Amino acid sequence: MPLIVQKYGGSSVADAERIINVAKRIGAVQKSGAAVVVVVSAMGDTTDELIELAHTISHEPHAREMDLLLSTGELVSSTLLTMALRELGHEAISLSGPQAGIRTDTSFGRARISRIEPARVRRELDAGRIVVVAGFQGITAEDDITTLGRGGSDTTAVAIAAALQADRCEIYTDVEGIYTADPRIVSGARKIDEVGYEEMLELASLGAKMHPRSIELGGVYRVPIYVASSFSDTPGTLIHTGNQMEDRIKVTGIAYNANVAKITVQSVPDRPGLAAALFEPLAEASISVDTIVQNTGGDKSTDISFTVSRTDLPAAVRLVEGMAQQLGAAGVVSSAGLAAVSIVGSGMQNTPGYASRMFRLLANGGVNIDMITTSEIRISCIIDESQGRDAVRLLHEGFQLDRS
Ligand SMILES: Nc1ncnc2c1ncn2[C@@H]1O[C@H](COP(=O)(O)OP(=O)(O)O)[C@@H](O)[C@H]1O
Ligand SMILES: N[C@@H](CC(=O)OP(=O)(O)O)C(=O)O
Repeated sequence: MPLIVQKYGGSSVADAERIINVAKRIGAVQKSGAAVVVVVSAMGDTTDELIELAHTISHEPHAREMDLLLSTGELVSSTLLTMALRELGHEAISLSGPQAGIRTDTSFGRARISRIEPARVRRELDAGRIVVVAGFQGITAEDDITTLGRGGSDTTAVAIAAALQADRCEIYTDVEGIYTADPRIVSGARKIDEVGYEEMLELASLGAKMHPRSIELGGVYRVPIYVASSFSDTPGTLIHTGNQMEDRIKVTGIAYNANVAKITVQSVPDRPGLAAALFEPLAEASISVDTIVQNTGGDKSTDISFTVSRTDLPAAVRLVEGMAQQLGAAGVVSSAGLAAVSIVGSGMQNTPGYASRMFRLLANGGVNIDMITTSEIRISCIIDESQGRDAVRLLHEGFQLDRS
């Protein structure tokens, strides 16, 4: 019997009507002869609302309490969906992340799954039940509830699919798959039929709305991931290791992330160990640093600029200010209103000209580039957020992604 793991995002279970719609879809899959595990996110904007509520009570909510609070969102949706399934006559049971055996490390707010003990899920499947698992959450060795970071239910789903050796993992959302750019920004964005893990990991890491760790796990455990709409039956996007790059000679997609902040440590005396001293405290605080630019002037001092997510900015500035003083820097400045716009495509590998074309397109659009980073299959520019959406549109048009 095939085993399918399905994940429904917050938009797909935003209200009772949608929950019932999702229950009908799941029931149909089981009727077709498959065993089904469902992973569900919190209803609509529940997680945002809980975060907001916590901040009205506490200036800096305690990390452990915050995770326990946020985990309630997925408990609400998973239990309601299970009730809807039962109402339709299906045998179904909901399990919290811990009940489903999802063990994590202790990084509250961005925990990583360390292992999955799927015995309970297997037992319920063997009993013929549909198993509904609360996404986005797990439990540490000390029995504390953790959450996996925003969008983390994708990772719950792929990790469970890997642990159960499921035939595939289906991610249902409010768009019909992965597009050449966010369809909310670019009206002419096209759906991509299939994409490799590597390209998708870049797209996701740079803002294309899937939890990057889910793609990483999918690649490592070779779980085919199918992204489609929960509102229609239109074919979606398959993320896998196929031979889909065969005749792709261009950019696959444009990614956009408006949650970018920049920190510059000014005029630090240049000596070995400087970057290590600066970035180690950030790593210890689990703050991930993206674009890094170091530029040494003639006077043996250097400026180091780097980006972090806007949400991490206050904590990062605090850590960096302490360290900058010790290192003898002239000062630390930061700005929050930035965005990253990236072109991604394995077709760019070993093909010169993409970077210059991207810079020309941005220049023609009057967009100033603050920082640039590249990998083999992507080029990212940090720009002012006020020009971000226009930049996405002009790159999408300039690289002719609206044409197949
Ligand atoms: N390249 C892309 N392809 C498809 N959707 C994208 C892309 N980039 C950004 N998105 C956005 O991601 C949204 C889906 O993510 P999200 O709102 O988190 O859904 P869910 O509630 O299902 O988890 C879409 O509505 C779309 O606007
Ligand atoms: N509810 C969590 C986890 C999640 O994955 O949500 P969604 O699938 O709706 O992006 C969040 O909002 O981050």
